Amino acid sequence: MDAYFHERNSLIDQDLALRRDRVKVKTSTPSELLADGIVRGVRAKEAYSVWHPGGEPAYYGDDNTPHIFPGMEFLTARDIILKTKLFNILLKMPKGALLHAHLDATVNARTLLKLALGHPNLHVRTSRNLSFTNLTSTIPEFRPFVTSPSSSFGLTDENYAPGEWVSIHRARESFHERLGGPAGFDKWFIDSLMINPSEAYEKYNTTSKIWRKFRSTFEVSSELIRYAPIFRGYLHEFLKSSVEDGISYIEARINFHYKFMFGQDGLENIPHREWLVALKQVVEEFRRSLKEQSREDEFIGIKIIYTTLRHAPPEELEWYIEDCIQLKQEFPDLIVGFDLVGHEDTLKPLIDYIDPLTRFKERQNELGIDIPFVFHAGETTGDGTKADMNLYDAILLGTKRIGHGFSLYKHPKLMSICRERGIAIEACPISNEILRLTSSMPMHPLPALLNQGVPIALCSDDPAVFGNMGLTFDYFQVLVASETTGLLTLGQIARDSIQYSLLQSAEKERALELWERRWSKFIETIVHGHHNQDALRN
Ligand SMILES: O=c1[nH]cnc2c1ncn2[C@@H]1O[C@H](CO)[C@@H](O)[C@H]1O
Repeated sequence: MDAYFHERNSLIDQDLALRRDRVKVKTSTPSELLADGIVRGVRAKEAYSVWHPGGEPAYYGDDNTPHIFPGMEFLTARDIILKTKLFNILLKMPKGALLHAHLDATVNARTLLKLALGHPNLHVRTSRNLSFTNLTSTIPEFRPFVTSPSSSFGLTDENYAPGEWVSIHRARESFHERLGGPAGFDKWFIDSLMINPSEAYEKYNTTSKIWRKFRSTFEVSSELIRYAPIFRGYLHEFLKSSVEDGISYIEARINFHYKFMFGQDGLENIPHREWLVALKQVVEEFRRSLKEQSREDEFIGIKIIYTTLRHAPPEELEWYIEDCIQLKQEFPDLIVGFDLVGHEDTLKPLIDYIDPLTRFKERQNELGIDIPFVFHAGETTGDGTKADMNLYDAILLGTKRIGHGFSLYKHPKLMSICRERGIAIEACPISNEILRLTSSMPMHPLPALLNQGVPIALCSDDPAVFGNMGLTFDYFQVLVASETTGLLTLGQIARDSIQYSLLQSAEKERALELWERRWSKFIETIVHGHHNQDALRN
């Protein structure tokens, strides 16, 4: 038997040898190994006490809740997750960098509502008068006006003429009691910005169906955020909530598809450069407030990946490329990448843009600037489809990282290229599940990538839409869905998020150093917390 076990261990070792957390495990401190063991213990216990279908329903009293298991559908599991010990441990983990998030979906919808209500110039309209039957299928449109063109009727009034603007306060206060009054307005507002479980898992339970609802959330949010006074407050909230979750550095994708933002005067005339000026100011204020609390080491900064939509005709892309170059020249430290976004299964593949993208590289060489590609690719269940083939083009075009790379695990050669060239995957597990690429975490291909040694950064993608604010939820879902993955794996993923960021080397070194310090402290709290509990029990 000894010989058998020897052979077994050796086979396991060989199979898992490529994993990036393996290397680290060999140099782990005793505290790290202990903390990893403690966390595995908590996971095993809660797999039974919280999730086991035959176990005592510790946190849910409803036997009809579908599919109770660790890594189950996030939107149904969210309330259960919040109460677990495991989640509360992870809340305190230093997360490193958030490398994949679309700015217009990063602030909690209720907070955005508060921001919106703070600006009485904001007006709202709908394409029909709201009623009980059409409420969920009608989305609000927003626009600021200095002189109110206000309709004399509210949105739910039978005399409301569709398309007329109503000030946001009036719309809220006059919201018909039958539709819930002002609280009903708030709910309608928030519902228009989020995907709920019945939408994801029943009404729109396929990728193409849920993308319809997903797209409509951006129609609403982009109008609110494209109002300069809201934009500032919004950015502040994004930074604040990220740092609270233990994220110390962000590379956000800003969608520059719209050429102008609305100003305080209600005119749509604020160009992209002023968006970045505002961003810089908000960041400075935020840094100052952290410094006052002696917390400046918790925040390295935020940089921007320039994005536009992948439906523009290739000629139109030229405008955005020139715009991106100009912004890079004016804000060299802020603009760190370029990407094309939108539903890959239905919009244009990268190959359609091969001309402008190649010229973009040439222009950068001529000008002596560097704006790396950080492409979305392979966010699909397809194999050999246009969206899947984006992986080949992203790599050939020299992408620094891959956004999603959901279908990458089907391509052995591409995986080894990613491993060897250090092309990290920005994995967005909760996003993938809600957008129906996978029905649950145990079916997500992430373990295949980890086992192949592909560098991974976990990302939240569109947390305001999915409700996975911060990174704790994504870390949680990954941790409960694989026995191989442990706390040390999560640590390696967090470390890699900084390693594969687009920070310059000195900045990166400092970020890594600060992270390691916080990580050691985090490990000590787990170990001590555990000792204390033992002491209490004895
Ligand atoms: O997961 C995603 N894949 C591709 N595009 C996305 C994803 N999430 C958001 N967007 C796109 O980004 C824009 C907002 O900045 C939206 O147009 C949305 O479609």
